[in-house]
Amino acid sequence: MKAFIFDLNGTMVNDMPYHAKAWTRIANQELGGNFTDTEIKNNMYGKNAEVLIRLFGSDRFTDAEMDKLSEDKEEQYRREYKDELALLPGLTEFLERAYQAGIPMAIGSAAIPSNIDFVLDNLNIRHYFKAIVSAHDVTHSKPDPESFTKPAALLGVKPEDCIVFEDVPKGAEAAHNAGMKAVILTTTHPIEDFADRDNILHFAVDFNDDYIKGLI
Ligand SMILES: O=P(O)(O)OC[C@H]1O[C@@H](O)[C@H](O)[C@@H](O)[C@@H]1O
Repeated sequence: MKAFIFDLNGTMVNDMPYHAKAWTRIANQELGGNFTDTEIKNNMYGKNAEVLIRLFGSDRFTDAEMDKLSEDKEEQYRREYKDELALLPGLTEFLERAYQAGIPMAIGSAAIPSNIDFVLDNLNIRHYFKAIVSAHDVTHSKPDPESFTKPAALLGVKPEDCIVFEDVPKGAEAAHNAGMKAVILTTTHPIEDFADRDNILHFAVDFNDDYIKGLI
């Protein structure tokens, strides 16, 4: 049996520039950091608390402060991205075909539940997914494998029978750590950024790609 596990941000929707903008405001303007665009981009994976600790160290914030910063960041992201919210080209058709073919599908994302709801409910695609694993459902986020092993377990599918769709190197690493192959959408990172990964089946700009279509 074959199953598909989708990362959300940057993979199903091309929204990483909006996350980067919101993180830059929080990290540089609000918290006094001096991070470059590249530093923000390369640290923008995993749970929001993990991002804050990578950028500022583990002693700076309480959990409550990190929760507040995270909510502020996500409110800005949702406000600024809302009018642009759309699935990647070809994904609507791909989801429908996979669903009709009986391929079980899940989401394994580092986003908080309100951001996942924002995408799934505004685009009316929740019914395609039998399992949704958010930041709140895992102890450690990507590159830890739990964001992918947990949805696989919920689908009742073995890791080697799952294909992960991802857009960032740490997500591809999480798939590797879960024992899964990955297809990379190059919305956010160029192919060179994945040079040290050997679990990548294919790189594609969107879901109109012939290799991706052939997975069903
Ligand atoms: O795991 P996903 O769906 O790509 O989500 C990752 C992103 O989710 C966002 O909510 C975080 O603020 C980002 O820092 C993170 O990179």
